Amino acid sequence: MKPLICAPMGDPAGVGPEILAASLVDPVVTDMARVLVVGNTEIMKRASAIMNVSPDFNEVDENLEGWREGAANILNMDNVDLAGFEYGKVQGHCGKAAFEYIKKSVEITMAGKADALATTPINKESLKAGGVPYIGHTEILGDLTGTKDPLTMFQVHSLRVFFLTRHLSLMDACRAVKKDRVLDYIARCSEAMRLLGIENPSIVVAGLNPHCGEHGLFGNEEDVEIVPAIEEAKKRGFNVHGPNPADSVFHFALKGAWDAVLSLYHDQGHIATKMVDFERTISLTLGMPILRTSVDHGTAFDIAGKGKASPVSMVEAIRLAALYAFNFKKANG
Ligand SMILES: NC(=O)C1=CN([C@@H]2O[C@H](COP(=O)(O)OP(=O)(O)OC[C@H]3O[C@@H](n4cnc5c(N)ncnc54)[C@H](O)[C@@H]3O)[C@@H](O)[C@H]2O)C=CC1
Ligand SMILES: NCC(=O)COP(=O)(O)O
Repeated sequence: MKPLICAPMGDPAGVGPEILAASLVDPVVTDMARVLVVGNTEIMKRASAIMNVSPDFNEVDENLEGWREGAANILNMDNVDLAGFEYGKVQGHCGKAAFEYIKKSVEITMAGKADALATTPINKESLKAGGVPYIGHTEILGDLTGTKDPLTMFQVHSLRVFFLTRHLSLMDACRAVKKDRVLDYIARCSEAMRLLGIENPSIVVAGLNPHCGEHGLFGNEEDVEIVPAIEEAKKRGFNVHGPNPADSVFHFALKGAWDAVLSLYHDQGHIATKMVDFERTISLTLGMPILRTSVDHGTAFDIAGKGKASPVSMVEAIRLAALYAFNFKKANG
């Protein structure tokens, strides 16, 4: 049986419904996964017409009663103000609806009715306008699954990248490079990779400063915080390496030198992965009781409703969710 991937529709005013509609009929998706859309049927039908595709929509309830194999099964939530709805605009009702799709999807997946989540983009300003007290998926998922500090891992082709910090200013991200934090992340990232089915995973830590600071010539975080964390992690049996200069470590990781890189701040890892292949850079949220994959592009309001959005990322997000889902569930008990 193919894994069942639950896909919340995302912000109705963004490109989420369009990329999801196109993915539902993509052979990579139909070969590897069964997909449950959690969203709004009317918005999905409009998105399908915009993308010139014809998924065979079939409404189910949250217990998946009414499921039809081979159809585009959807849990319809009647929560979009269709009369006032506009593509490409920040709208509070859309931010709130997007949050409700995620919440319902988490409930379904936590209850074991779906095997993993693959999410479409939400808009941080729309969430705020809708009174949703979260900044993004990771914070929402952490709260709804009772996970204190979920891990973000990007995968693009064979390159995997974790993030020591995410949505922090660069100044705060530098301040967060501390021995205890690095050590904790090495341990949790290694365990997260094991749950994906990677035995004895090797992880390399990227440097913070140019050339890893050259022993204090320009910055001493490597000597004072990162090297001691790596040494301690080695003593505890982790297969950990580095720090390696950030300008070369991603290149060698892509070539297979290690299973993953621990990058130290948002753009260090984002730029490296997106330069390899923007569309196939997939974000995974790990360290939670359920597995989540996601496109890493945003709501693209500039092109929403115009049929210009590429579904490649969404197809890849569903493919990776399906690829890892059973291993993850088995290893997670
Ligand atoms: N997974 C998620 O929910 C994510 C949400 N966001 C949120 O999305 C909103 C907009 O973020 P931006 O920084 O403007 O980034 P964006 O990714 O929405 O747009 C950046 C550029 O990429 C293009 N683009 C994005 N996806 C595309 C696709 N599938 N096909 C073709 N072109 C595409 C856009 O047209 C735009 O020119 C923000 O609120 C941001 O926080 C951003 C990243 C991920
Ligand atoms: N820069 C990535 C981003 O903003 C998406 O974060 P999340 O919604 O996956 O937590």
